Amino acid sequence: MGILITPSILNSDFSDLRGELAKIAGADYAHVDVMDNHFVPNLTLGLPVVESIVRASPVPVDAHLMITDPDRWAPAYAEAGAGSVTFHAEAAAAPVRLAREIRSQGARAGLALRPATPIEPYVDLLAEVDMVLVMTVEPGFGGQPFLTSMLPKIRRTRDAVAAAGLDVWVQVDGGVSRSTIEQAANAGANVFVAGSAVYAAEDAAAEVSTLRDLADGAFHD
Ligand SMILES: O=C(CO)[C@@H](O)[C@H](O)COP(=O)(O)O
Repeated sequence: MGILITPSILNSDFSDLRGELAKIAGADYAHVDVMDNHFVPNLTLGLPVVESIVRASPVPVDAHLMITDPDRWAPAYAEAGAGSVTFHAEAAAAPVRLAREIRSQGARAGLALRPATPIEPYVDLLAEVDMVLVMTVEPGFGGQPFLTSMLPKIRRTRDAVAAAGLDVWVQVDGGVSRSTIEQAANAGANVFVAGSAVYAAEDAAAEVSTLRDLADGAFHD
């Protein structure tokens, strides 16, 4: 299973997105947090800005939609050219139909779980998605501490994917840094969102590479 590093631009300088994206040219995806101030208590950016980010980014865009109506909006992010579009299980009315629509636009489909949402009710959906995002903070803000209480859920998700014989990525998001990434990789995550760890580093490119090496050495399927 490949290790992927997907830095979140949430805590980057939004007045210079092209420059901030250039810093992560060595990453696998640029993780873009779309927040609507309803599903989460924060407001970031929407479709027109993501369209511009897709054009400016040196790597594919991984759009994480923290919005109340993904059934209405998620396919448009795939159509806009995002390489991966993740919607929340708690918000989607028809997750299977939505995942199929995203995939039919040529993007990978991701299913995100808030910390309180278990994976078990969604095991039958695994064949319909390309990635499960296990949130390791309450979604809404960067810079929060990694919830180690999510480690068993990461492991259960990885085991469910393996038991189903699927090639579904397991992503973690929130508080991922040099001091937490190995625990997450050891629990079975292979895709890592890191926001402040990358953008607060003196050398963002070097931090991406350090995180990749740490995860690579600790990954356990
Ligand atoms: O989705 C979110 C927050 O809701 C994340 O993508 C954060 O942007 C990650 O930031 P750090 O915890 O790595 O600082």
